[in-house]
Amino acid sequence: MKIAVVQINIEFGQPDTNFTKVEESIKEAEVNGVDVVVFPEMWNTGYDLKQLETLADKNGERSKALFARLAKEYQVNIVGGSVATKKQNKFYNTMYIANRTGEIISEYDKAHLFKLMDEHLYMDAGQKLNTFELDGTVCGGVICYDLRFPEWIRAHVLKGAKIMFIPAEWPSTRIDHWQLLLQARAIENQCFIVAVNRVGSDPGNDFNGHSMVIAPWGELLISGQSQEGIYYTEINLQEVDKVRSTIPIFQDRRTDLYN
Ligand SMILES: O=C(O)CCC(=O)C(=O)O
Repeated sequence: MKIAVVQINIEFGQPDTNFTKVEESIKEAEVNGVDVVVFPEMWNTGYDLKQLETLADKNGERSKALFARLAKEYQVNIVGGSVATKKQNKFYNTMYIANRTGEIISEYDKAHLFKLMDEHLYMDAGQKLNTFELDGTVCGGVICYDLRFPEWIRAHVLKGAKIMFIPAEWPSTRIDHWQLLLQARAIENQCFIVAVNRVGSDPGNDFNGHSMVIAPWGELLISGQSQEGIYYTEINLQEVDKVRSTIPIFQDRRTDLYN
């Protein structure tokens, strides 16, 4: 499975500019024969939370239409990072997944809201897991701060996820946490992690990318890039079963002691 990690700068509060950039990225990834294109968190608006009333995507219609059209046209799977949405008078940080036929197969609202950036004052939290199938492989998707909750990632893996997608706007001041937590999540869950962070800055934070693709044994397939760009790698899904049979943690879990 060939993966394109789209590590872009996001223009604060400028959805039109960001929509154009995302469309161009999908076209470029398709030219390179990619199976799955992955975007960062809140790419339509950035963390412009005070302007959500005017900027948030109403019912995600614009984002869903873009993903559906491009996925079908280029026959590529899209893990749409996340976008700010407004649904029934509430705001959410929402991930959409489109498969190659242009069908929106999953919709996930970020479950853990990040108080340090006031997210909980403006947005509502999601209430459900996010698993879906891409080309026959069960995958899961969570967003940014969700990464700090190992039990949340584990819940997706216990539902069969072999790849976890994690889009983010993770500030450079804590990029060491990002790298360590991602690598730990890959090793402890014996799954692939595909994590996409933005670059650039907004009024409150600087972001230095360091998007990562990590194999189930912990090897870094993409890491350390701080420039804007699309980064490519290929993953071999058989590695998941190989690692799980070498060290059978899912057989050895003490479910009589914990869940
Ligand atoms: O947990 C962190 O340090 C960063 C989280 C974050 O920036 C977010 O959830 O948007």
